[in-house]
Amino acid sequence: MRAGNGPIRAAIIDLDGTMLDTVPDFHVAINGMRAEFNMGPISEEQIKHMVGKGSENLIRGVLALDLDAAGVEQDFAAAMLSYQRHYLAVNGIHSVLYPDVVEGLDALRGLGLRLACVTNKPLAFAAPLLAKKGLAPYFEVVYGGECLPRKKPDPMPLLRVCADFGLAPEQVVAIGDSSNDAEAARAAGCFVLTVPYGYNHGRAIHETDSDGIVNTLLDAATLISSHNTTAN
Ligand SMILES: O=C(O)COP(=O)(O)O
Ligand SMILES: [Mg+2]
Repeated sequence: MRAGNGPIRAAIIDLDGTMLDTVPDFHVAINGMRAEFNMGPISEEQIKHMVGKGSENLIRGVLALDLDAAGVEQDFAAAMLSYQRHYLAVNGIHSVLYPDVVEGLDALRGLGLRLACVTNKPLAFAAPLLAKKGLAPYFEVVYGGECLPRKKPDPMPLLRVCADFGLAPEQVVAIGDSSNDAEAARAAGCFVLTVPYGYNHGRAIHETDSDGIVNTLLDAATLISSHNTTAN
């Protein structure tokens, strides 16, 4: 990790593809919605490449597999309502924690870091999901995709967390699975670490500019710990 002006005091952690593999929930909800619109089921692999830029983008992409641009706009509002109903019914049932997420959050907290979750997922999905998986108590603040006027890759939600915590961006690290997280962090002036196991729009994470690739959140904590030792 590159040298900073001092120790890292907070971590902003992404949700889908970083803490939880949520594609199995998306899969059930999206195919439930598609069935209502007389569209055939699609695969988890197809969905994986469309997750990351929020629900609206996801549903537009899913409809565009079968419809032209005008058709997408015509069905969008009803499809969104159907999808939301299906997603809320399934939220957290099929999704699973990635390895060493809880251990990593414990380790980050053990380093004295303040923790925030910033996701492009709507808060109405993210909050019950974090609670169901036992992750909610780790986070002082959670921002969903609709909580602020602009979402990742815009730096706005990350800068809001920095302001909430009274920290400068160079005292904060963002940890995520996609170029959205990395671009938002770079634009905010935060450090960024990426995990290689999530959903990066079908691209290798190595193509994304970051301060390091970590195999787990526990590895992220180890790296931050050594950074802070040399920065003190
Ligand atoms: O729901 C999405 O589009 C992705 O959400 P994320 O920001 O937690 O990866
Ligand atoms: Mg993600």
